[in-house]
Amino acid sequence: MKLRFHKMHGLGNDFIVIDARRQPVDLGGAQVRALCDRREGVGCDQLILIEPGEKAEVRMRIWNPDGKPASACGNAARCVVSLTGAPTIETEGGLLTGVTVDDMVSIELPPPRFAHDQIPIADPVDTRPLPMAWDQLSAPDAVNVGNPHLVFFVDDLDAVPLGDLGPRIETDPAFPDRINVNVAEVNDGKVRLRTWERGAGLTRACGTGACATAVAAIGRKLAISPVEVEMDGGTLEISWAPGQNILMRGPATHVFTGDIDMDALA
Ligand SMILES: N[C@@H](CCC[C@H](N)C(=O)O)C(=O)O
Repeated sequence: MKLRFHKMHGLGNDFIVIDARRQPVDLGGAQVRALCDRREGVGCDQLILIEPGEKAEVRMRIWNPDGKPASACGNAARCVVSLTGAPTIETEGGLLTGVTVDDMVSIELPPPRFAHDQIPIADPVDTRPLPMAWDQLSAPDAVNVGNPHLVFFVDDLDAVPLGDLGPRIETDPAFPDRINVNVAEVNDGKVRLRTWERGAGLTRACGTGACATAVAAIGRKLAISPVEVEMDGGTLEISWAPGQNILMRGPATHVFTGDIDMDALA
């Protein structure tokens, strides 16, 4: 069977996007892993399935390359708005609204949540900051922006071995759903960010990571909204005030459309 897909990315965070609005597509974890494989499949940081929505124009389902579902993806949300023109998107992490102006897409996400059981964290602890440490990384803010994030603020971002610490923190038993790990350096209100994504590893950019980090930086009075968050793949602008929705603005790029022979996948 041939399956049509779009290869898209937001700041180098890349996606296989399958438009299943007209014809249902049923994918299991093994097929997701095979499609996401960069050598034997198409390769991507996340696989996105667009379906007809019940509460919104479209519904977006997200899988990480480990085959497990995720509840939010900021960079992919911009791609879905750009591809479909849909003004509203239903996700497991909440309803999103989107608008495209010139070549930039803005997405409004629901307000962040901070309670330990909303992250979730196994024990009833403070979350801003969370009193935990892993080697040189300590006292992060825990924020749920539709998916769970930790945000560590450090003096020297390049000195952090995120490839080693990321998987340890992601799978710490304190986080029953595992967690995305962000490390940020702030200079003169500008944020530089690297993210270890749950189920995906190091990526060039993470939209929800940028939102969680801007929220944490504004909360700690390290930055003022709108915050520019620079990642290896480029910069997002994030606006937020306490109690309000989060606004993320950035590009979405369509690279090519292809057909994959599902029977040829490992
Ligand atoms: N790349 C994304 C986040 C994707 C999901 C994440 N790995 C999770 O498991 O929550 C983004 O741009 O937000």
